[in-house]
Amino acid sequence: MAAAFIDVEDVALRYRPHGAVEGTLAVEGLSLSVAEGEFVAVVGPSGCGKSTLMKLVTGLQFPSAGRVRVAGDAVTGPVNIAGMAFQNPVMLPWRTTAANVLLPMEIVQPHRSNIRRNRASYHERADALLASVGLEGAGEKFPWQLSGGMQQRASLCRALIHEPKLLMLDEPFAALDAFTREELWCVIRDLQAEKGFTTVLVTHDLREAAFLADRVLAMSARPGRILAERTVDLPRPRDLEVIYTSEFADIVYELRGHIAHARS
Ligand SMILES: Nc1ncnc2c1ncn2[C@@H]1O[C@H](COP(=O)(O)OP(=O)(O)OP(=O)(O)O)[C@@H](O)[C@H]1O
Repeated sequence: MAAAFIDVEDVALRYRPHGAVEGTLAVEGLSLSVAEGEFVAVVGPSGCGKSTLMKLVTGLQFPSAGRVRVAGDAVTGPVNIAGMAFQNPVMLPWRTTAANVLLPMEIVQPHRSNIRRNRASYHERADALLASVGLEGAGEKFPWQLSGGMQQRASLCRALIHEPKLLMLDEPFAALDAFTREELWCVIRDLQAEKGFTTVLVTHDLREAAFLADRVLAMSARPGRILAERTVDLPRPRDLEVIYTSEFADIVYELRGHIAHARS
């Protein structure tokens, strides 16, 4: 069998703020693997360690026990083959949208060395990506001139501009209204189908998980570990109509049961 693209093996992480003796055991006995190109959603009760899992996989936190490997390598620092988007798009207000999208290029090599010389071609690249998510012509606007949904589209572009092999999404649609959220589901669905990156999505929305993912992992209450997993075998490409089928409702109902069990 091919090696997993993400391999988390028996991981524990205890946060110890300065001076704290005990600290908070966020995850323990956490194991999971994700195949290359797979779309995995992670659901679980509030505070169970979902964001901690994201930080462990992207190298923003390191385990107190166990090991984390991404693309075959032990994670020892920030993983630059990953792109990330969060609930709050956090755009720099003094930069245009295109300049915000290009931020990772100013950090990740070889772009960091090239961007000064080829700024025009990098801007073209940002504009093309923005257009592909329905933001044609928005590159020169400032983030505060965009709606919340448009900012979140731009934030996805920023996560993808360096063509990461891995996209990590931490509740990116949670603050949006229901219609905008569904539009964004379709944006992610299409981007992933086109580019084939491996995706991990943390969400509280079980419909979102079932619509987008190949597999949904349900975490236990803190300290988080994987309690159950559900393969979503609905055929692709998935249309929003699928949400109203009984097959879909059954999957969501089963996931809801796992969360209720984890909370009890
Ligand atoms: N930097 C930190 N220092 C101390 N404790 C932390 C830190 N980050 C998270 N925690 C604690 O670790 C636990 C897990 O947090 P985490 O943010 O991973 O959970 P979550 O499942 O993403 O939560 P939510 O669903 O509410 O977003 C929580 O009890 C949280 O308070």
